[in-house]
Amino acid sequence: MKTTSLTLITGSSKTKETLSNQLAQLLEDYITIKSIAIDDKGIDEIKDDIILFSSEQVKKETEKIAKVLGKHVLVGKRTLNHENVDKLLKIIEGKNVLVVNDDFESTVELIQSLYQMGIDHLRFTPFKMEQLYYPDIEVAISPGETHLSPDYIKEVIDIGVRLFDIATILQIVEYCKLNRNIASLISEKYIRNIIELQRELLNAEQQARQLNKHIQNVVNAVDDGILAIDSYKRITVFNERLANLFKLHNENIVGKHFEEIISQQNIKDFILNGNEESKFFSINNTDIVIYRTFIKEDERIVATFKSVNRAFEIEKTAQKEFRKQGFYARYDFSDIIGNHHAILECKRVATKLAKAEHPILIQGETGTGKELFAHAIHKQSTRKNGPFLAINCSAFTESLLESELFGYDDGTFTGAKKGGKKGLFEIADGGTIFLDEIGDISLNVQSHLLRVLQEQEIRRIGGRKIIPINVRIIAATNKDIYQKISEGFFRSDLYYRLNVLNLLIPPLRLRRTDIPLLVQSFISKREGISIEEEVLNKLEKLDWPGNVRELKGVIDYMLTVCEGDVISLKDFPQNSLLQDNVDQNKYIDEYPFNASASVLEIEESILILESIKDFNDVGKVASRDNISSASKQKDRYLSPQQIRLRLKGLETNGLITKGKGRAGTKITPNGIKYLNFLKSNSTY
Ligand SMILES: Nc1ncnc2c1ncn2[C@@H]1O[C@H](COP(=O)(O)OP(=O)(O)OP(=O)(O)O)[C@@H](O)[C@H]1O
Repeated sequence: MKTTSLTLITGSSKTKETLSNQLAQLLEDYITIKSIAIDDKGIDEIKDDIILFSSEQVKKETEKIAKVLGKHVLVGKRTLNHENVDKLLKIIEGKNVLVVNDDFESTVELIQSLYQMGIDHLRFTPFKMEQLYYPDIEVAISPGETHLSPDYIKEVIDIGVRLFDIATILQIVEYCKLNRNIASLISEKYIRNIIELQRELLNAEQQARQLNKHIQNVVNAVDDGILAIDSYKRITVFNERLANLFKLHNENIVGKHFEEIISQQNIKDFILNGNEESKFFSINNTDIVIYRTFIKEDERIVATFKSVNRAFEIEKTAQKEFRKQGFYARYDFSDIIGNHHAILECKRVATKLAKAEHPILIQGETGTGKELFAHAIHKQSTRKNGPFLAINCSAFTESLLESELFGYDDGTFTGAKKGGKKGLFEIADGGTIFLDEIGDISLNVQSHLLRVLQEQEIRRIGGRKIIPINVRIIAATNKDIYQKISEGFFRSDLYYRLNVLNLLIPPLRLRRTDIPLLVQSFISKREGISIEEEVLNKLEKLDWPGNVRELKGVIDYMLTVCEGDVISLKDFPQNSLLQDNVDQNKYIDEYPFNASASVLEIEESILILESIKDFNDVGKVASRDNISSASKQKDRYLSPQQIRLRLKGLETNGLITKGKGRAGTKITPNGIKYLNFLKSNSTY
């Protein structure tokens, strides 16, 4: 028979539910338990044998509104629910953690009990209602009050309502004057849960220790030195190879402070704060390359120490392999001949683009050197030691191109190679892939390619496995992609993804001053040969629709047919396409756009120049509004704002002049020449 009755008083009903459950589980057979939450309803008097408050704060609040009449009144001591300890153990060591509870005192109490339980691998900051922002804190924990956590905190972990501790439970047992056997039964029940948890933790620790040992063995078997340090600069990995290099005994190094073990200042600086990926050092007379990686997720630094000879060997083997298969870049920027400011500008921009990791779209007419630029960009990039693969997309049928790019799995089609085949994206891993004539790929391959750009992963044709890839894409086209988009043949989303960085290579006829230089370089391959001035003059005047490739072809032809050491007019090919077909009205040798000008920019400029010319011809004012209305009629609407931007560029390049009021904007003779030229040119 139950002779004692207890009333539990809590703040919220959630706490009431959890704590009354705990009490019921342990004491229900011996005492009557009632519970009240002060949030729930108005109370004016509480009378019972035992009155148990969930916290000091709740006691104070209750005493303000009600008479508390109990034989025994006590405030329970609370502790973290053991079942939730593992949630805390999963947070990585050293992390700043906000501890959120409904009042400051209980927050501090919670932090104390966390420390008492041995959870000391985290840095706890107590939450204050009035403080809105906590710098450097991304994780919050809360005993059931997660809604109070500031909104910007990414991860909020509920560690559950705290339970009464064993001392509180034993105090109640004493008030009830239960016999000793019952008292020990209750405390046994209480600690059984803890023991179970301890067992689990012990198992987990044992497994972790075994895994650690295994990892240590693996790390020791590696031929390079390996070092890892945590955010406190404590060493977490230090393999035997590294110990040999520093002439140290491997035991007891793990756990020590990094600076205690490594004394060489330049190595310390590089590992802790270096910007480069790798650097050379000399350690005890051995030349070493240190590769450094920062692992953001667990704020660790990992460094590998390779002997210089080995590093070179590995690089050489990889390069040799790529070379054997033709997967390497053959040209660098010094192979791109030209002194014209437009080509120098292209080289300057391309050198900058090389350093970024984004895709690049190179546009320009056929034979202008787009592939040459792609090679040079790869060689100048951080991927220079990785493979470089070039593929001409227009040379394949749709299905063949797909299988070339993405590979296929065993049994995908009859005649497929056994074991499947790697696609070029897989082979190019860690390097660059150059997709020439991208404007010609089908919509189906376009959507496949878009996925690669978005997800950085591929799936072989007929395969299920997702294969992550790390490849930079450089695409090129000599087609008007914008036109293709408007006709629905090219996806605009793919265009924007590819065109993050763009390069526009000017045609040869817009940089004629480079022709003698190119000719010199092409003939220099044959020793002692020269070219007559007249031939050079003629070459300089041609329009070169096939650009440098065509020029190179003509020189190769002349070198073959020429008798003696001087190339003369009689060696000139009798090809009708190569006659002096230069229309002086269209002749233009200045290129008014820079290398990063998009085809869109050029197209808009043509449209604007054309409208200005039309207005000038009929004596109408070429105002921004008029040009804008004209663009609408041509189905290519440009706002007055867009027009203002383009007019500025056209004026700077001397293609228009701007006058005030009725004088309006006028196209200059150069502007007319330029307009004629661009209109007759297929790419634009
Ligand atoms: N600036 C240059 N200096 C030296 N050689 C050049 C230059 N530009 C182009 N070439 C040569 O012209 C030929 C064509 O160049 P490339 O293949 O890079 O042109 P492309 O723009 O990619 O052509 P396509 O659009 O037809 O694929 C190659 O033999 C290349 O070496």
